[in-house]
Amino acid sequence: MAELLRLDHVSAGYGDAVVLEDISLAMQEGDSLALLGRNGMGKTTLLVTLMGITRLHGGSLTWKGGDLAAVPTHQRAGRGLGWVPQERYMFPSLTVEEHLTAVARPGPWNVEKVYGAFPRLKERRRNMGNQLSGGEQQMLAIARALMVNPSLLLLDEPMEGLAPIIVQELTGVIRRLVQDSQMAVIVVEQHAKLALALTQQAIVLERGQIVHASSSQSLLDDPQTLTRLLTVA
Ligand SMILES: Nc1ncnc2c1ncn2[C@@H]1O[C@H](COP(=O)(O)OP(=O)(O)OP(=O)(O)O)[C@@H](O)[C@H]1O
Repeated sequence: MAELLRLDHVSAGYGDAVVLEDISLAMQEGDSLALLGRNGMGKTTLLVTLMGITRLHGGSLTWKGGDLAAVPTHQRAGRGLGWVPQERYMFPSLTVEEHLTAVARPGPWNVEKVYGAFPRLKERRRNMGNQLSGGEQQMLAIARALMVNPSLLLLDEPMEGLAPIIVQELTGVIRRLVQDSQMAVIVVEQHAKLALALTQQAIVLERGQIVHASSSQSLLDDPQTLTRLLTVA
């Protein structure tokens, strides 16, 4: 598999404030990564840095062999970065189907395939964005990101605030997405064990730095380290 993404000694933040420090990581096509850490440690900042929303203070980001920092934010989805933000951002005046068709780009994911993955969205296809439950909104946020046919899907706390039955349903869908060897996935998740069970690799951030990197399985098998890194003191 070819290298998709590489970060070399990246420092980034908001204005003059540096949040991420000296982040280095690489992903191949089809890889899956759990991005873990306690609240406020920089997980979202890392995702939005990939989307070009932060200020880069140092280091370099390479995407498909080119300089990612040179790609304007509004072109990054078109280059293959699919972002599912924590806030979901539904449009109250668009139907479910309009949310999907508005961003469609050519590739294996189309409206029918997305409805296959999320049958509930097919049932709701004429509903407006503000007529959906939290779980349906999250499904639509993921479905919308898939419609751009990304090479890398960024999921920011996809299970947050959802009922256990919906978490179970979404976990199944995300597992199938991760197993799709074409698309790489980064999952930010407070439910560390859930994210580790879904992914191959894991990193843990603490105060904007990587303090642990390993296979997801080895972190799952090491509950002491997991507790030390993720439990709030
Ligand atoms: N727009 C912003 N402007 C300035 N500082 C910010 C902004 N967004 C986040 N921060 C700061 O950056 C740091 C990292 O926040 P970030 O949201 O990346 O953490 P996180 O690990 O995703 O946490 P959470 O799990 O709570 O979402 C925090 O100190 C936060 O206050």
